[in-house]
This record gives sequence, C-alpha cells and structure tokens, in this order.
Amino acid sequence: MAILGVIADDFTGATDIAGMLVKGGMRTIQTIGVPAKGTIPDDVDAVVVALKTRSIPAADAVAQSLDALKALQDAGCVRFFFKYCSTFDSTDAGNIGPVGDALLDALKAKQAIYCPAFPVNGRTTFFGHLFVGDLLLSDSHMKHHPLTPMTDASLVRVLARQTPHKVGLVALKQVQSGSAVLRAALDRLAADDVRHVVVDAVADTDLGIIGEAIGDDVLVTGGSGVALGLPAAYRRRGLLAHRAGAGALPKVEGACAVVAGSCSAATLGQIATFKGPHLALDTDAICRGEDVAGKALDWAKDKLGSGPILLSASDKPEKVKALQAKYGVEASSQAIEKTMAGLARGLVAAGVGRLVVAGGETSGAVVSALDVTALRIGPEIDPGVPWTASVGAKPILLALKSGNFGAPDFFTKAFDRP
Ligand SMILES: Nc1ncnc2c1ncn2[C@@H]1O[C@H](COP(=O)(O)OP(=O)(O)OP(=O)(O)O)[C@@H](O)[C@H]1O
Ligand SMILES: O=C(O)[C@@H](O)C(=O)CO
Repeated sequence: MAILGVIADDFTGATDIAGMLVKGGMRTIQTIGVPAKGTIPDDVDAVVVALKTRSIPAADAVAQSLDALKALQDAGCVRFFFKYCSTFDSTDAGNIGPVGDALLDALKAKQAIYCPAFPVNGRTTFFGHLFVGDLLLSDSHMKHHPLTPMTDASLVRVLARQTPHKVGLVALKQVQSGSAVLRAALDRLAADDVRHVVVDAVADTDLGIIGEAIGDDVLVTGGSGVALGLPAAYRRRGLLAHRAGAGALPKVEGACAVVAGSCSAATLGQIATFKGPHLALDTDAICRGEDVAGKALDWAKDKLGSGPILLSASDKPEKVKALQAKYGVEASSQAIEKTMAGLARGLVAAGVGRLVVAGGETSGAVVSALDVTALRIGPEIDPGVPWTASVGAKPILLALKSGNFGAPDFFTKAFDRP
C-alpha cells in the first residue's frame, strides 16, 4: 500500500521526483492526472500525480491539487509532497503559495518546509537565496522565462508575496547542525505561527539531515532533491519496508527514437552532440499547417531499428522568437506540440518501443497522444530523468526529459541503460 503521495505541478517534474524515490528504494508509480478511485496498484510505496498546474490560474491549480490530495488519501497515503520546480517557477499570483496553503488547510497541518535545492543539478539555497550554478536565480536564464520569469532570488520574499501567512527561514548553519537542531528551529517557528519555512541546502548531506528532521511532517514541499532523505526517514519510522529492485521495469523490445520539443540550452547541446540520423523539422511549415509529421514519419521508417534516431523542433532563442512573432506564442507552440504528439504516435505504431521526449510541455502532449494513464518508474539515466514504462497490456519505455536536465550525450546513452 502506498504511504507517500506526491502532487507534482508538471510532467517532467513528476518523473524527476519519482526517479528520486525509486533510487531511495520506494516502488513508485506516476499517474497522468488525478487517478480514478481503485486504480492504484497495491504493490507501490509512492504515487506521484502528474498535473499541469504550474502556470494556470491559482484557483484552478488549488482545485486540481486538492482533487489529487483526495485521490492520494483514498489510496492510503499518510505523507504528502508538493513538487514544484527546482527553480521555484511561479509568479506573485502563485501557484506555490496558494497550493501550499490549500494543502496545509486540507491536511489540518500547521507548517510546511520549502526546499527547491537539488545540488547535483546545480540548485542550492543559502540564506533563502536560490542559486542556479554559480548565479543567483535572478541572474540566471530563469529571469527570461516566458511564463514565470524569476527576478528575485530571495525565496522568503517570493513566497511572502504568494501567501497571507508568515514565511520564515532556517539557514544553512542550523541545517548543518543536525536534524535535532533543525527540528527544534522549525518547532520554534511553528510556535510563532510561521507557516511556511524556506530551508537552506547546498549538498546532499544537508538533504539527508532535512529528510530526517521532517520525517513526521504530513506535508513537505520542494524540488525532487529534498525527497532524497525521505525514504530513509520513513524507514526509520517503520513506515516503509526495505526493498530490493524498486526500479524494475518490464523488458520492452522495439526501435529507439528521440523527439525533442524543448529549446533549452541543455537540449540544444544534446541535439548537437547526437551522432545518429537526425531530422530537424520545418517549424514554419508546421505553423503554416502543412503535414510535416507525415513526411517526417516517412523519413523515420527507413531508419528505425539500427540505432536511435532523433526528430527535433528545437531552435535557438532568436529563431524561436521570430517564429513566435510571426504566428503568436500560443499558436506556434500548440502547432508544434500537436506535431510532436502525432510523430510520437506514428513512431510507436511503426515499432518504436523506447522513446525519449525532451521538454515538459512536449512530454505532456506526447503522453496524452499515446493514451498513457500511468508510468512505472525505473532506473535513472541522468539526475532527474529515469526510464519509465507505460502501464498497460503493451508497455513502451519512455524517458521524459526536463528541458534543462541531462548530460550532452543524453540522447545516445539513454538507450544503453534499460
Ligand atoms: N522552433 C520552435 N519555435 C517555437 N516554439 C517551439 C519550437 N520548438 C519547440 N517549440 C515549443 O516550445 C515549447 C517548449 O516547451 P517544453 O516544455 O516542451 O520544453 P522546456 O520548456 O525546455 O522544458 P521544461 O518545461 O521541462 O523545462 C513547446 O510548446 C514547443 O512546442
Ligand atoms: O525541478 C526541476 O527542475 C524539474 O523537475 C522540473 O520541474 C522541470 O519542469
């Protein structure tokens, strides 16, 4: 029976935390949207509900998150986690504060921590300030994000603009003094009605300390990093058994392909590094409404079976801006997502059994087109990106890669793994 229920605000973020839980020995399933009653299998320790609530109006994000909470409670979960981006993607209108408040109210809990740190991927927090690599969040690429530009690195300030309740901080020195000191600091803040607490972390050892300190908290919020310490903390509390082979996936035959719709610097680097057959799609023709997917599938069919192939819409920022100026942001991204979804469907029909998808929105479109309702989580390819298997009669293996994650050779090495 599942003990931990995770509510994730996007698809690739959901697989990111699911992979972290599997690494900690928790058998984990990810559902695409809120699962219907009675659909969660008994042989899992964690359920991650993948929502798409990061950039929608706060009231809708709250409503969907509460629906997910109810489904997770019905599935037997006793601990809950609200997963958002390791770069704290949100605006002054939400959605991190409003969803955090709503979950605390629903769970009748007094306090939650906020910890987006994910050191292995360069996200650290110090005195409540979020760093991306060696840059403050507000100096990083995130200042230009089209939907959630992050122009303030102080998470205490950012969160305070999203909630009417008190926001506090536990700084690194107290974290590194150990879980008992950290717990005492959190309790002191709770006694002072500080409901939301940003907690610093710069290394995995800090995340282990945090996990132990919050092992009894009914709600935890953060990036996937802070989930690193939770399985051990739950085991120490007798909530979770020791397991071997938590990330076992079914063996899937079939050809290998990558579809990339992310235009992030990391994805552009991975495309440049890829050595196999590559088709760069004509995105202007896609926006003009031409059947680009059909032609691309004809190209792909000849090449399937002798190593991975790559089909990409991705382009450099100037080119993306130009296309958006010509056709509109919404219309161009929708047209491209629809094409990538059609491509993925066609590739699977043509015999692809292992598919890497780059980009969160792109992954959402692909997973819907493939009628996937749930994913079993398997071994990690690179930090934040595990292989997954679709649940159903004819499973396929999917790796949903967050735009910013993965080493330059990701698109090749992914297929060496499962
Ligand atoms: N050449 C292009 N020009 C304009 N838009 C594009 C182009 N290629 C892809 N897109 C669109 O850009 C968006 C990329 O978003 P997506 O979430 O897939 O990637 P990301 O933002 O890098 O990933 P993540 O959300 O995981 O960080 C999609 O809507 C996609 O259709
Ligand atoms: O936390 C992250 O950076 C990722 O899991 C993510 O949320 C990608 O959108």
